[in-house]
Amino acid sequence: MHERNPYRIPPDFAVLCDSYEKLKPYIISDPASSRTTIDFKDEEAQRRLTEAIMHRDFGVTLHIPLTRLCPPVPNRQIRRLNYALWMQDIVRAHEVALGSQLRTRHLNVHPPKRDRIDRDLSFSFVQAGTDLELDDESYASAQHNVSQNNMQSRIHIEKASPDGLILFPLECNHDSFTFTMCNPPFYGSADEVAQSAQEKELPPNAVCSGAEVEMIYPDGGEEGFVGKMVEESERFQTRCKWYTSMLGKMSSVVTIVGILRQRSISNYAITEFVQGQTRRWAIAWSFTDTRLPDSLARIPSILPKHALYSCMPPRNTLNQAFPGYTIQDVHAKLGDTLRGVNGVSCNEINSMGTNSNPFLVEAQENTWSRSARRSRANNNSRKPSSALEEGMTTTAPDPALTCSCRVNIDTGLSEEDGGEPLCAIEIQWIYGKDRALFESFAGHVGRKVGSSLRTEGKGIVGF
Ligand SMILES: C[S@@+](CC[C@H](N)C(=O)[O-])C[C@H]1O[C@@H](n2cnc3c(N)ncnc32)[C@H](O)[C@@H]1O
Repeated sequence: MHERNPYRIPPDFAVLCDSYEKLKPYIISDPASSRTTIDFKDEEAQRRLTEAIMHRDFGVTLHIPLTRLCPPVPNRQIRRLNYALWMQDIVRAHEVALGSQLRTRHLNVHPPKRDRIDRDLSFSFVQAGTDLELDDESYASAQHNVSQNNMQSRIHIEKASPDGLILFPLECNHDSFTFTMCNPPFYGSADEVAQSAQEKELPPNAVCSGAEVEMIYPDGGEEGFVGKMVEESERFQTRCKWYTSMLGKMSSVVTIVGILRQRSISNYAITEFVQGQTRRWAIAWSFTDTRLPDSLARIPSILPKHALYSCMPPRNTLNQAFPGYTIQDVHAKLGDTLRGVNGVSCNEINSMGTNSNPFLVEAQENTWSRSARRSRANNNSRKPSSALEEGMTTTAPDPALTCSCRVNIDTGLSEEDGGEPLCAIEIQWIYGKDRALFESFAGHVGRKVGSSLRTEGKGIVGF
């Protein structure tokens, strides 16, 4: 569960009643745990519980129609919150460590304009959202909930059409979106819904009151729905920074990654939400050159024999360990190495409380490889370019590569190395189109730092 999810400890229903009277009649005692609970098969009780949580913890007054989906609290509610927290991490990626240095550049996290999210969950990262709805009853209910909470200036509900684009607000709107979130209809047919219920995908004590339109997308279930989003996103490109969806089946993750790869969309992220026995996944993809850390883009615990291992996106976080050296030793050599790379800008960022200050590095081109150095030497012996001769001013383009480099104690590498804490350089790709440029830079830095330290005769592991 996400570390910021407040429902890591399940809410006490008896206490919840104090702030939401309407829940009181549904409270029963659970002889097994001697705690209070509700009858999860009672659809009214489920709705009161969801309303109570939304009221107490999010300050929202909700009405959930009996005929429409009510996420059984706390399980699905927790998962949705995990999804929203992952989304928040993606939007804020790199901000925490590198802060204002990055905001002035291409990663500027200007206030998002019209993001889709059911509710901002008291997070300041969503300023306004657009929610899409196909079904008349759900649409009316969503409108009602928005207006009774006086949120019309922040949340827009738009009516979708079954024959239209899923991402149609991107077509009609000139604003750019920071992200989309989606909980797609999971199933392809009523038979699939029945089969899934039989296989006890739904816990025996929970009811699922979803209408057909909520559960079924006849054109391929969730794979079809999210596959269509991928296809549509290709048309809108960077109009939205991150396209995302939740997925209910592991096989759908494999299918959607296949569709992304087929379309050469290599900038994507996968996460997993585990809640009790149930696993769900979410996928995000982008046409921007912003690169996410592996901690957000890859499922961390996944082993090579896992079915999803080959679906993971390529690594954007590279580590190289320097056993036996102190953080101070390696940090000093790293700083010297980075400052010594011709044509690369390097700023040490003061970030209190971390292992060592990160360096923010920007490069316009490859100046470090042997061939780049050879070609620079040849050019230096030629005449200056005519633009420079004539004194023309040029504006600096965005760097081709932005990354951060820092020294950490790497516990992951240390386990492989027999349990001793290892001092490691972590090179984090932040921005750029060219993976080969990033990998070549990381390799160069690792080799240089290694050769500076090698005189001390200790080993190096990684990259
Ligand atoms: C699983 S429900 C999720 C409902 C709600 N967003 C949630 O997370 O509880 C799937 C939703 O997708 C909507 N939907 C189905 N087809 C759609 C389409 N083509 N465009 C937009 N929404 C659609 C359904 O009406 C339903 O509300």
